[in-house]
Formats: sequence, C-alpha cells, structure tokens
Amino acid sequence: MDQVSQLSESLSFSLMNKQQEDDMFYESEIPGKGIGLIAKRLIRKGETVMKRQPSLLVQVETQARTDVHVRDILYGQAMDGMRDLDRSRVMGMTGSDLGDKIDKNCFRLRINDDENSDSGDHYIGCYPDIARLNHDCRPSLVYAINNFTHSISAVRDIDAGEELSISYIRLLSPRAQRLAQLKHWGFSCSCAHCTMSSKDAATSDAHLRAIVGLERDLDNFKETLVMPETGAKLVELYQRERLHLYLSRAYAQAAINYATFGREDEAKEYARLALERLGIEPVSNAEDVVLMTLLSENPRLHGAWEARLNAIK
Ligand SMILES: C[S@@+](CC[C@H](N)C(=O)[O-])C[C@H]1O[C@@H](n2cnc3c(N)ncnc32)[C@H](O)[C@@H]1O
Repeated sequence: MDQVSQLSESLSFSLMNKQQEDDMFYESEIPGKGIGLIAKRLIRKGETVMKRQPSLLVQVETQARTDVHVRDILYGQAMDGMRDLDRSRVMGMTGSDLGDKIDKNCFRLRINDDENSDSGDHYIGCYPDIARLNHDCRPSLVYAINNFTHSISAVRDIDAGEELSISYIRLLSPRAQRLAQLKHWGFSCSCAHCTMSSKDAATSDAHLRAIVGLERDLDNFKETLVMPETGAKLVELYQRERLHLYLSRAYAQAAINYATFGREDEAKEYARLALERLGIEPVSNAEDVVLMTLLSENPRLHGAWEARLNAIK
C-alpha cells in the first residue's frame, strides 16, 4: 500500500472507530505506573485496538546535530503548528519538558529502508494516545510501525478490567537485566513478571535462557543437537512463558525445522499455526506469509526440505 492510501486508511480507521475505541478501553490511574489503559470489555485475540499517525515527528540525525537551544525553538514551532487537541495530548504525555516527554513516550522508526540493513531515515514518532500504554514484560498487545502508521492489536484475549500493555524492550533477557534496561528508561518495572517471587523468577529466567539457546541451535544448520522436535520444544517454552507476541516466529522455526528432517505433516501443521499467529499481528511480514503458506501446502518445495537429513548423511 502506498503512503497516501495508508494514511487515508488510517485516518478513516481513527474516525470510524473512535466510538469502538471508546467502547474498548478507558484511561485510569494505575498504582505505581501513572496513567494506563484498561479494557472496558473482552478484547479478542487479533482485534485491532488502535491505529494512529504521529502527532509529532523528529528526524533523529537532525536532532542530534542541533544545539539544545535551537532544538527547543524548533520544538516550540512544531507545537505552535499543531491542532489544539494534538498539542494538549502531546503536553499531556508524562515528562518534565518536551525533550523529556519525547524520550519517555515516543517510538523510534525507520522509513524507506530494507529491514535487514542500517539504511533508511531514522525518526522519533510521537503518538500521544498510544503513549498511555504502560510496559509489561508479558504484554497483552503487540504493535508494529509501518511507514508512519502505528498499529496495535491484541496478542491474546484480554478480559474486561485488565490493563492493556505493550513491551518497551525485547523480552528474552532475565529479570535482572530487564529491570536494569527499564531503569535506564527512567522507571522501575512493577509488572507482575518483575515482582514475582525469586523462585518463580529463577524458573522463568531458566526458560528464557533455554529459549535463547534453542533459537541459536535452530539457526545453525551444523548443530547436531537439533532434533525434529526442537522447534516444537521452543514453541512450548514460549507458551509456558506466555510470550505470545513471539509465537509466530517460534511456530515458523518449528515448521522449518520439521521440514529440514523431512517431516511433512508436522511441517504443514506448524506452518498453519504460524500463519494463524501472523494473522493476529497488526502488520505481517509478507515474506514470512509467503514462506509459511508454501510450507503449509507443500513443504517439499521449501529450500530447507530435508536439509538436516542431508547434512547428517
Ligand atoms: C509511555 S509512558 C506510559 C503512560 C504513563 N503511565 C502516563 O502516565 O502517561 C511511560 C511511563 O509510564 C510509567 N510506566 C510504564 N510502565 C511501567 C511499569 N511496568 N512499571 C512502572 N512504571 C511504568 C513510567 O513512569 C514510564 O516512564
């Protein structure tokens, strides 16, 4: 979709669905976290929760090169140019001044790039409605920023009264490391996963270490410890850890791994599960969808078919 049609789709989504959003969640004071968003009704897995264009966009390179005094003048001009409603939402974001508000609430994004390279223009985008979402190490929502559009959907069913949350960081580090990383963001994480007992945290940390180890083994085709079931074991660990937001990748790895051992039925089944999870994500990676569709229909046509069997021979 080009940027103009994406923008108009997103704007019409915002207008048409404002009523639906009002019916979906509300803002509330959350003990120890400031303001947050609470589900008003059951939100189904895969439901779109919000879609927004940025109220303010900062080009990272220009910002880094600009002296603080000039930057403040530019920020002021940008604020003056905003509609009253946007200005008051931006000023309502948590933080002492605009620079601090941007640091604490806004998202880094990259435009016109190839995902795997360092090229592209780097921006910081401010989406004040989305900035009300607190962090949780087991978030209920997943987000994606495609061009400038920020889209969020539910990774699992969310009960009425539950807090809506996203993750500000990647979640495979042990508790102590996650806490240190979030401290760097200026807060001490009080999510249920960071405040659990030391015994439960040690079990969770062991699962996370096992996940990282299995992913490393699965990525290495020379790794002889990998069995046909290694990918399924990875999926199981992600499920036990309730890291639903990473399940599409885990199912995909399991599907490919079964294919590398020539296990057609399991490869098809896990590819089908990967496709189901990809459908839940706000923006699915087109390449992943094509690969998983191929695997779910005819794993023998995938480049990885029997790759590990052939390596053992
Ligand atoms: C993007 S804002 C989220 C909305 C914010 N609570 C508000 O009142 O506008 C990020 C700030 O929320 C608070 N916060 C978010 N997640 C938290 C968590 N898991 N534990 C404690 N504080 C949290 C921190 O103060 C953090 O700097």
